[in-house]
Amino acid sequence: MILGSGSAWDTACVQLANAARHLGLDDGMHDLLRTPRRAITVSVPLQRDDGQLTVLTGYRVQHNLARGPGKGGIRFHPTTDLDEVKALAMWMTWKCALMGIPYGGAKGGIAVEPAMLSLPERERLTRRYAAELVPLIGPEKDIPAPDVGTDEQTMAWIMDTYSAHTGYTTTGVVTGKPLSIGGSAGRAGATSLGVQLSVFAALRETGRDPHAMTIAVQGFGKVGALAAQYLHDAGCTVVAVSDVKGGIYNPQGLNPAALIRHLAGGAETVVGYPGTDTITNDELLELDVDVLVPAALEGVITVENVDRVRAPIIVEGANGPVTAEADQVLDDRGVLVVPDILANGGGVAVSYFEWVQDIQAYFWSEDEVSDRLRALMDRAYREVSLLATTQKISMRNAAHVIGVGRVADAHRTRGLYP
Ligand SMILES: NC(=O)C1=CN([C@@H]2O[C@H](COP(=O)(O)OP(=O)(O)OC[C@H]3O[C@@H](n4cnc5c(N)ncnc54)[C@H](OP(=O)(O)O)[C@@H]3O)[C@@H](O)[C@H]2O)C=CC1
Ligand SMILES: O=C(O)CCC(=O)C(=O)O
Repeated sequence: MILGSGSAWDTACVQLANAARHLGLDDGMHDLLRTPRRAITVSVPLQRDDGQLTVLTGYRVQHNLARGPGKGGIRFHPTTDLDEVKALAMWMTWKCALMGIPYGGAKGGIAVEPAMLSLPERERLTRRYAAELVPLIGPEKDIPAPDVGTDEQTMAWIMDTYSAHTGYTTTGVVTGKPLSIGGSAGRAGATSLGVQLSVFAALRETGRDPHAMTIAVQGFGKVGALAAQYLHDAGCTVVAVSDVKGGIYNPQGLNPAALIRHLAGGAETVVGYPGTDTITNDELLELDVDVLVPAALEGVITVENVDRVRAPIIVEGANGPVTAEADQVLDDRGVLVVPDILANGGGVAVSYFEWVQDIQAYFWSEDEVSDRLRALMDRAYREVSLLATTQKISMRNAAHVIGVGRVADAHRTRGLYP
C-alpha cells in the first residue's frame, strides 16, 4: 500500500496507484489515467443584491472521457479548489466504470458559501458560471448534477441557461433536475437508497441482523438525511446524525423523518432537537456504533482520529471521507469499509437513467427506476465483494481495480494507447 499526505487529490492518487500496481499497468498508462483530460478555471462575477461586485472562482474538471461523456456533480462550498475538484472528478471516472454506466468522470464547483447568498444571487451566480461552461458541457459532452451546496433548482438554472444558448430546450444537459422539466422519478433519494442497500449488503455479508444494528450518519443533507430515513425505515436504529453546526445523539434511536420535517419547518440545524444530546462531529465519528455512514465531506477520518473510530463497518455516503493513511489503518484492523465509488454510486446510476429518459423523451415509473437501481447496486456490490475475497484485498482496492481496469481497457480498445 502506498501512502499520501491526506488531501483529497493525494488520497485519490494513492488509490489509483494501488489499483494500477494490482493491475500491473505500466507507467504510461498510469500517467494517462491520473492526468485530467481537461481542467478549466473560470472567474464568475457576481453582482450582490446591494449592488457590490464580487468575483468568485469556479472550476470544471473532465478527468477522463474514454468510456463516454463526462459525468459528475457541481459543488458550491467555500473550501472548493482545483485539487479537490480534480480528486472528485477522478473518483467519478472509476465510479461510472464500476457501476457499468457509459460515462467518463467530471466534477465542478465554485468556491463560495451558498448560505450567504440570497436566492436571486444564487441564480445569477449559477447562470453566469453555466454560461462559462456552455462550450464544454452538453448531453454528449459533459453532464453536471447536484453535489454539496447545490440542488434541483441549481440544475434547472443550468439547463435553462444552456438551452438559451443552443436555442432549444435541452433537458439532457444536466441530471438531478425537477420532475417538471425532465427529472427522473427516484433521483432525489437514489444516492441514499444506494447507501442503504450497501449497508444491508455489508450486514448480510458479515452475518449481522439489521434489526439489532445501531448507526451514526454524519451529514444531514441530500444524501445523509434520506440515508438515515431509509435505514430507520428498514429496521436499523439511527442513534446519531449531524450537520455543519454539530450532531445529536439518542441511544434509543432518532426518527429521521420527523427530523426532516423539523428542518423543513424552518429549523436551521439538527442541533437542539428535542429529546437528544448534543455531540460534536468528531464525537459522532467516534461513537460505539455498528455502522458509521460519513455523508458530508472528504477527509474526515484521518491518521489523527482513526484510532478512536470504533464502528466495525463504515459505508461511505460522502466522496473521500477516509484519507489514504487512515484507510490503511482501518484495513489492518479488519474494519469493513464499503468505498464511496460503490456505496454512493446509486446517485449517478439514476442520473444515467434520467439522461436516458431525457434522450428518449419517455419517462419511467419510480418502481421501474428503483428496480433498475437495485439491480445495478447489487451487481456492483457482488463484483467488488467477490474480487476482494478472492484476491484478499480491501473492498476499496477491489472497487478501484474494477473501475480503473475498465477505463484502461477502454483506452486500449479505442487505440488511444498502444
Ligand atoms: N447529492 C448526491 O447525489 C451525491 C453526493 N455525494 C457526496 O455525498 C456528500 C454529501 O453530499 P450532499 O448530501 O449532496 O450535500 P448537501 O450539501 O446536501 O449536504 C451536506 C451535509 O453535510 C453537512 N456538512 C457540511 N460541512 C460539514 C462539516 N464540516 N462537518 C459535518 N457536516 C458538514 C451539511 O450541513 P449544513 O446543511 O448545516 O451545511 C449538510 O448536512 C458529498 O461528499 C457528496 O460529494 C455522492 C454521490 C452523490
Ligand atoms: O449524479 C451525478 O451525475 C453525479 C453525482 C456525483 O457527483 C457523485 O456521485 O459524486
